[in-house]
Amino acid sequence: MNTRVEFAKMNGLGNKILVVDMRGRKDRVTPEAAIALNADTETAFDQIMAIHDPKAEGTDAWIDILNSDGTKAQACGNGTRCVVQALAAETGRKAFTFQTVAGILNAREQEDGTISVDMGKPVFEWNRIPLAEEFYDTSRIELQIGPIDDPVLHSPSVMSMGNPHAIFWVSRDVLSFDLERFGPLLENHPMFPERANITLAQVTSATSLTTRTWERGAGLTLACGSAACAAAVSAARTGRTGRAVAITVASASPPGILSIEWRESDDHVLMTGPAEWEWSGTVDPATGTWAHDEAGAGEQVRAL
Ligand SMILES: N[C@H](CCC[C@H](N)C(=O)O)C(=O)O
Repeated sequence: MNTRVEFAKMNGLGNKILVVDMRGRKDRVTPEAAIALNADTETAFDQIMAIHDPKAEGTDAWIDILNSDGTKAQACGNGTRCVVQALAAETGRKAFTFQTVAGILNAREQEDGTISVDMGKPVFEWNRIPLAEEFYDTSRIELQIGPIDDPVLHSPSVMSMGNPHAIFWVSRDVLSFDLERFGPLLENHPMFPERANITLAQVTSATSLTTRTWERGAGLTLACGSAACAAAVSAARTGRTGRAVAITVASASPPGILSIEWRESDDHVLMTGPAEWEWSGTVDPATGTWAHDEAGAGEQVRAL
């Protein structure tokens, strides 16, 4: 077996993604390789999306998702759009069906080049998010940070989009909070036995929100797709907005927009937004040793 595989450095609204082509192989990208790639400024990433041969009939690929700390994630919205763009560039096809540990994902490249991903159904049951304590209503749970009589953040909406999310509603600019300080405390709070992605969300109209996320296993990122889905669903669920919203991802530069619809007919969450190829290379999935492709520079979108 070749020691090196192709990979592409991509991003979804600034969420740093490495798409690694593991098709035709039995091995996996190791946590050690992930940690080594993240330690190098050129390949530092938020998630690795490893494309493997399909396991189930009717699917195009199995996707393994790794965070930059080497842990596994069950969902990654921005990364899924990057995978679609890479495979669409390779095959000329527009629609794909993927399988992850969290289930089946259908995704499609649109005429305008944006990519829509059906992120599946949200999960609200406390023990499936999971939470450490029983809450009948997870749209607003008791959890706060900061002084007890004047908490900085409190009463999040919690849910799973395949991965655990806590959405803290704020009434001023999401960038004005010290998320770098509160993020790690909340990610690792005993309420979340599998840790959680922590998002600040400000409602800006009945059809729009602004978000900023501290990601489980990756820290502050410029954008997080599954968190945008969780914020949209939580906003609709608590009567703050309707079921279709434009999410401004505040940390992206310039701030980017994800369109989210929580479809009434089947309860599925649809996320639409851009993906961008930056450059391609080869990597050893066991060690993370990598090199740039020589011919890669200057091309617009490249297959793996
Ligand atoms: N950036 C990803 C989310 C990664 C979630 C991951 N940090 C976890 O659940 O551990 C996204 O666009 O959905």
